[in-house]
Amino acid sequence: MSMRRLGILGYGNIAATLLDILARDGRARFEQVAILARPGASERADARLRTAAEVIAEEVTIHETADAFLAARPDLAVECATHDVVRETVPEILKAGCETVVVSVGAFADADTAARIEDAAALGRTRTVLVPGAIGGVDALAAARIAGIETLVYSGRKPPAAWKGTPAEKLLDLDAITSETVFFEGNARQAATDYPKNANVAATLALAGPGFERTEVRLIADPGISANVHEYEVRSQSVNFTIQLTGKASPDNPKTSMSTAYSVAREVMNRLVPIAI
Ligand SMILES: NC(=O)C1=CN([C@@H]2O[C@H](COP(=O)(O)OP(=O)(O)OC[C@H]3O[C@@H](n4cnc5c(N)ncnc54)[C@H](O)[C@@H]3O)[C@@H](O)[C@H]2O)C=CC1
Ligand SMILES: O=C([O-])CC(=O)C(=O)O
Repeated sequence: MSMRRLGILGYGNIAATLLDILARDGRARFEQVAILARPGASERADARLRTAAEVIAEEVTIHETADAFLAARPDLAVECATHDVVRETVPEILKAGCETVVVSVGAFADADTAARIEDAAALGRTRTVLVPGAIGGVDALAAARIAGIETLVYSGRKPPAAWKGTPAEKLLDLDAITSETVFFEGNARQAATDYPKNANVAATLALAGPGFERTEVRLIADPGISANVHEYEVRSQSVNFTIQLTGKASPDNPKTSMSTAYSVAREVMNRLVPIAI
């Protein structure tokens, strides 16, 4: 598949890591990498990403509006930004016919956003691809869904620092806990809505599995770990399985597992190679 122009929405941890991974891998070469920054933040985005992007692209452009970004005619857009960007901007990108990879999957917990994305992709005759991100086993789960899923129970366990700046701060004293503490038990819709930077995985499991209401979620702050541990158990008509992933935290964002950017890189690389896996 020819992919000459790559578009990236966002310029934080995942975007920067993605560019570094693609540069180190060496197989990806683009005519252009177009980056969409928050309005007023193109200088920040430039400083953060240009050097890395220049390694893999002949030209790097930074934009502050979806229209300007689309004028660069990206063959593929990769959202590495926020739930708001999925809600506000991704539909515009899809309507313009540009396939879009989404990492902020928790945005789909809002039914209106999910419907807008679906309509926009249909209008643009394209599709959106939701990456597994920090979780694995999504292939087995999505196949089991076709057979019929009975139960899915997920737990997301992170060090206390990863829960800073979330509603967990009001529920427990993150600096003082000395043992693992479950501070959220509920369904994936509530988890993804309340913890937009920490429960995208819950949304991914819900979408691949039994849906937002039937995906049971536990969120845990654990002072005894330094990694992000994701575990889930599935019972279905075709297969039962349990999976546990211990994701190393990104050096510059403890909320995000490093594996997330690699999952996005896999999705991009699979469009550049003759055998996708
Ligand atoms: N699916 C998964 O497994 C995972 C998903 N995520 C999600 O991925 C997303 C990115 O994560 P990180 O890179 O670690 O976060 P980050 O906070 O380091 O970066 C987010 C970037 O988006 C930018 N941004 C905000 N509004 C924007 C706008 N209107 N237009 C363009 N850019 C905008 C921010 O300024 C920032 O540079 C987050 O939504 C996070 O919740 C994170 C970890 C796992
Ligand atoms: O990166 C992780 O470990 C998972 C994460 O934040 C999320 O599910 O939003």
